[in-house]
Amino acid sequence: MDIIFPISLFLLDSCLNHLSAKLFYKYYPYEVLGFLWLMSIIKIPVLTIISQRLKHPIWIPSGLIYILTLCLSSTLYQTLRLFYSSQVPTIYLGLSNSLLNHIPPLLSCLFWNLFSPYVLLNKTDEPKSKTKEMEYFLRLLNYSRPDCLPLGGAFLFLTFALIGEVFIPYYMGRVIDILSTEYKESDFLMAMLSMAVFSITSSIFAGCRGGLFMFSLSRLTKRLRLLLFRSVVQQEISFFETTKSGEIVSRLSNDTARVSRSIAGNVNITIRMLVKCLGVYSFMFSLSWQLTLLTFISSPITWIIQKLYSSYHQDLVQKVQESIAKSSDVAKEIIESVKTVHSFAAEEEEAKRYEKSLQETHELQTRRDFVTAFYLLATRIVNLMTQVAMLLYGQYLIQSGFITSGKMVSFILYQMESGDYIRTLVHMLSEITHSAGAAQKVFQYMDRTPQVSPAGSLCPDDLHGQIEFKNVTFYYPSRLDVPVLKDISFTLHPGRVTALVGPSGGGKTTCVSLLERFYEPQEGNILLDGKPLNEYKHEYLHSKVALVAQEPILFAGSVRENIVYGCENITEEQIKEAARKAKAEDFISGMEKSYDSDVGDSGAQLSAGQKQRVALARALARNPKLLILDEASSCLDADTEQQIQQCLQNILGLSVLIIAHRLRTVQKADQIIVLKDGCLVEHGTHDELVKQKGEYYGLLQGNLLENKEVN
Ligand SMILES: Nc1ncnc2c1ncn2[C@@H]1O[C@H](COP(=O)(O)OP(=O)(O)OP(=O)(O)O)[C@@H](O)[C@H]1O
Repeated sequence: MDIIFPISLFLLDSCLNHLSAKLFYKYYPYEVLGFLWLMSIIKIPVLTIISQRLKHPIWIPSGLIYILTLCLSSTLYQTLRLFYSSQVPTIYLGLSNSLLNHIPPLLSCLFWNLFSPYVLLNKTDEPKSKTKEMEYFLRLLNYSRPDCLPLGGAFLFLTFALIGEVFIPYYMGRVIDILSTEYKESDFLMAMLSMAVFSITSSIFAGCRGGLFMFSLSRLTKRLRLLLFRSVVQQEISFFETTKSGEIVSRLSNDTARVSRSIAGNVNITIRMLVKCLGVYSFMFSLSWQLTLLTFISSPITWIIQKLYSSYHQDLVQKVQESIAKSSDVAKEIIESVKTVHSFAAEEEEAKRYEKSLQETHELQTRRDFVTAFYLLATRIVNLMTQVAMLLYGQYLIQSGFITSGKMVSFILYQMESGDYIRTLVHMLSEITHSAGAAQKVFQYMDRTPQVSPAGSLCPDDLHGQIEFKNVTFYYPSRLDVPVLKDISFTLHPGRVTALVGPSGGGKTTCVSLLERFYEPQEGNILLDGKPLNEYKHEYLHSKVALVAQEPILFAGSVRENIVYGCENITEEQIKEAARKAKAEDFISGMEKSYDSDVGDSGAQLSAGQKQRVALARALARNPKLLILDEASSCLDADTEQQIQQCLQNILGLSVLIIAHRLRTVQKADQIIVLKDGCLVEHGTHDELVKQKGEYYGLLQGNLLENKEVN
């Protein structure tokens, strides 16, 4: 516009020149002014519409204030010039001013948009991310409320320490001045004493500050970790199937630490640096304003270098951490499955896999170190150049008597510190931005509501334990297109044994998962004594419905700890009774420390059959109404299995749901349910189903049920 306008006005002006010279000569200045105002007023709406309609790079400013400044400032300037100094406005001067007016705002917008932390964080979503950051920050402050006393104390000590620290270089300069001019012992001793007092007191205060900040930081980290952990363990099972465990662990360990640092650590350092900067610069100004102005030249350069470095470096640090976590995951996986690795002679292959992940980390670390080296070089060069310029000019000031050499030394000390402070400040700004990102991740998990309906409050004293599957249809959340159970209905009667059989993948374990409320059916209902499962209290339901899985998970600890797991008020007699029923008593008593013997990591010191028996004792210890045995006796010999079954049948009112592939396990069941491809295809007793010669009979024939004992 500013190019098209001058050309057209130049032509218009040439045409009008003759006329205006004759007719409006005495009004000429006002005529030109009128043109300029007219042009400005036309430009305002045109630029506003264009800036709203057109897509433009982010660094081109488009706000109304910018447009008003751009259009009116030059004309206003010409108007004032005419009234105060009677200088005649010219169209060309007005237009060239208009063009020049673009430069400062454009440069400043370019600068802020490139280096502002908020824009760097999210260029398209600036206002939103700013409010989010503020929200996270306020929320973190809220979590820090229990630590307000140590934090308040830390800030108090911070102030005292700062006051002491900024005085030290000043007194160093004083000492040099006293030594280089006429020596007065009293002055010298006074200066030395002041320096010593400031040094010692500021060190003590700094120590107290650091200690209190660290104390609050570790308490906040602990609080955040616990809150996050509570929220994570309450999530539904499908959350853990779709989220990598490494990611959850990383949020618990790295992100929480980073987030708490943003409050206690970063805020502490930022305030310290800000106050120090103010203190140091005011001392520098009082010593020599000329030298201070000179050092200001290097400040924006230091700022830009630090800004660029921080954003690159932080990203790389993040990537390095992720890569280290990944290679640890690989190592963990290999070590955990070392038996499989040995049995397939895959040691070399696994070493290569680990090497590949290490190489990735190494490359990232090299890149990170290269960026650091480049940054150090750049800052050293800028520092050196500033110091050379300062010393050259300082020498001139000393020789001209504007400043003493002691003051010059103080000034150099302050200047060296100020560079560090600016770099730390910029680093902290980007660190705070990054911790906002970590906070977002932490709060995302913390605020997540589990995708299963919340548990109810029912906990009746008298429970019969009748379970009813009523037209249940179910899809796994990760595979919503394939139904795993299709319109299933059956009943588990109290005190009776039911067996679920069928080909692999038929949906047996899925039925168990629904009974345990790991998932919820999309259609139909599962009722316990006529009430939907979700109406029962969480703890109550899991004490009445106990599960023993095929590969039960035991925790590192003693046998006793594993049996009482999750049950608080359980007596020694109940523990022993449960172990007796599970036929585990003999082998437990034979162990070195009996019930106090360690089972090893995940029960590694026990055999598969022993693990199954401890798991069965754990389930029986809570006195359940429904016991689910999902291939829970697959590792036991026939005799032990027989004895356990006998024992379970003698427990009054206990319903048992058995999933097994062995005929001897299921054939004595009161009812056998055959599931195939998610459908209930048959049910009845062993004899009835054999007579029917249907699916169950087919399973026996096809050896899908180990039918060594079938006649
Ligand atoms: N977590 C899951 N996410 C998605 N699909 C699953 C999940 N678990 C099981 N499935 C699928 O659901 C179907 C039924 O699996 P389920 O484990 O219930 O069968 P099963 O009858 O117990 O088999 P098996 O006798 O081999 O233990 C299978 O096709 C399986 O692939």
